[in-house]
Amino acid sequence: MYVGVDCGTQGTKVVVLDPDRETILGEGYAPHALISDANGRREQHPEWWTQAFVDSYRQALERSGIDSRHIRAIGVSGQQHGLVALDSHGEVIRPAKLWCDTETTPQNAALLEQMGGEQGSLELLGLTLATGYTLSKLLWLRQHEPDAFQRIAHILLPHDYLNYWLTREIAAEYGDSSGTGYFDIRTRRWVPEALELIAPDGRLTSALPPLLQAQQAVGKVSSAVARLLGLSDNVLVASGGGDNMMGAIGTGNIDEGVVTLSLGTSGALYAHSNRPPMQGHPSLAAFCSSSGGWLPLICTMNLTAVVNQVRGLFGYDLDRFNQEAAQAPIGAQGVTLLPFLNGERVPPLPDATGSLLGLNMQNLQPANVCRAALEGVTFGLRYGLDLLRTSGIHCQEIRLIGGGSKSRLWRHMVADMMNARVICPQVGESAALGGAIQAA
Ligand SMILES: Nc1ncnc2c1ncn2[C@@H]1O[C@H](COP(=O)(O)OP(=O)(O)O)[C@@H](O)[C@H]1O
Ligand SMILES: O=C(CO)[C@@H](O)[C@H](O)COP(=O)(O)O
Repeated sequence: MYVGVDCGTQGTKVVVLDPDRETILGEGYAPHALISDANGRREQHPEWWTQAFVDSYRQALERSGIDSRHIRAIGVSGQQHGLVALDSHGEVIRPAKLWCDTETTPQNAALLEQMGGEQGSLELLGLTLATGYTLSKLLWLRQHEPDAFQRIAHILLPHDYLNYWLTREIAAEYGDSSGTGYFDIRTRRWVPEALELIAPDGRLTSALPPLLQAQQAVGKVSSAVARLLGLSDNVLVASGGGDNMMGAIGTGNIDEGVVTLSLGTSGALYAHSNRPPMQGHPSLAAFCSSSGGWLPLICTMNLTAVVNQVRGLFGYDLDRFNQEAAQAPIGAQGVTLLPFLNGERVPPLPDATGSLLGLNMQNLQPANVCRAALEGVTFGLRYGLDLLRTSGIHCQEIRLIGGGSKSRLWRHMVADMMNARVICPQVGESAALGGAIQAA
C-alpha cells in the first residue's frame, strides 16, 4: 500500500492507496492555522504541517483498516513557493512565508527590475518572476531579519521540508523547484545569478539542495518517524512535488489536451506540456511537472478564502452559504465582487484590495453577496483560462478538484463559465492521490 500526503494551505490530507485494486482505502484530514496580517503577511510554522501530517496519517490509516507495516512508500505534495529556511543543525529558523504572502511585493518588484524586467526574467529563468515566488522571500529576510538570514544553511520548499522531516535527507525535485525564481525551467538547473542578486558571496547558492528527477526516491523514512507512525524500516519516500504538479498526476493530466482546475485556497489552472512552454503571457507560469514534462499554470490568490470570509460575515456554514448563493439569480442582481482580498497574482495586482459594486436598496442581500463572491472568484479563473487558451494550450476537458469542487452550485458555475466539458474525478483529493501514485 502507498500513502499520499498533500500539505495544502488550509490543511493536510492523507490517502492510503491500494494500487492493485485501484482503491483508496482510507483518507484523513487535519487543518492548519495561518499567521496573517493586513500588510500581506501570510506565514505558517512548519511544525504545524508535521503535526497535521501525523494526525491525518493516523486517521487515514485507521479508516483503511490496514496495519501501518504494510505501507511501502510515501509521496508528498506541498503548497508551492513557501520558504522554509533551516540552520546548520537542520532546525527551522522562522515561520515559513507562503505562496500567498504579499508582504514581499516590494522585494519582488526590486528583483524583477534587477533582472531586467519581464524580458530579463524570461531570459534568465524561462518565466516571469511573480510576487509569491520564493526568491523575494529571501530578500525580505535579508532586509527585515538579518540575523535569521545569516543563519541560513538550507533553503527548502514546504514539500522538501516534509521529505526532510520524514527521511533527514535534504533534496529537491524539478517540479516544485521551478516555482522558486532561482531555477531555469528549460535546463532544469538552479540559477546562482538569481540568488547572487541577494547574496553576491554565493552563500545562498551553497544552501540549495541537490535536485532529483521525478522517479528518484529521496530516501527511506528515518527510524524516529518509522517509530512515530508505526511504519516498517524500509519505507521509501518518493521525490514528491508541488501540489499542482501532484494534482496533475492525480487527475491523469500527464498528456496534452486536458486542463486541471483546482478550487483550493488558490485557484489554479494547469495543463501538461511535452516541451518547455513558450511564454505567451507574463502571467503564465511556465513550471516543470513532477512527471518529467512541463506544467504551464495560472494561479489566482483569491478563491475559497474569499468564500470563507464572506460566509463568516453572515455567520453561515458552507451548506448555508451554498443555499443562499443558489437562491440568487445569475449575475446576483447586479452585485459584483472584485475579490482581491489577498492582493492578486493573476492579474498581477499584489497591492489590490477587493470592491463590492453595483449595490442598491433592492439587491443588497446576503444571497446576492454570496453569489457575487462565487462569480467574482470564478471569473478570475475564466480570465486565467483565456490566458492559457491564447498561449496555445488546448482545453477540451477540465478536471475539477479542490475543496470548492464539493459544491454542486460551484461545479455548475464553472461549467457555465468555462465553455468546456467539466468532470470531477471520483477521488477529490487529487494532489494526495498524485503523491500516492508517484510513490507506487
Ligand atoms: N461544499 C463546499 N462548498 C463550497 N466550498 C467548499 C465546500 N467544501 C469545501 N469548500 C472550500 O474548500 C476549502 C478548502 O479547500 P482545499 O482544496 O482543501 O484547500 P487547500 O488545499 O488550499 O488547503 C474550504 O475552506 C472551503 O472554503
Ligand atoms: O502558488 C500556487 C501555485 O503557483 C498555489 O496553487 C499554491 O501551490 C497553493 O495551493 P493550494 O493551497 O491552493 O492547494
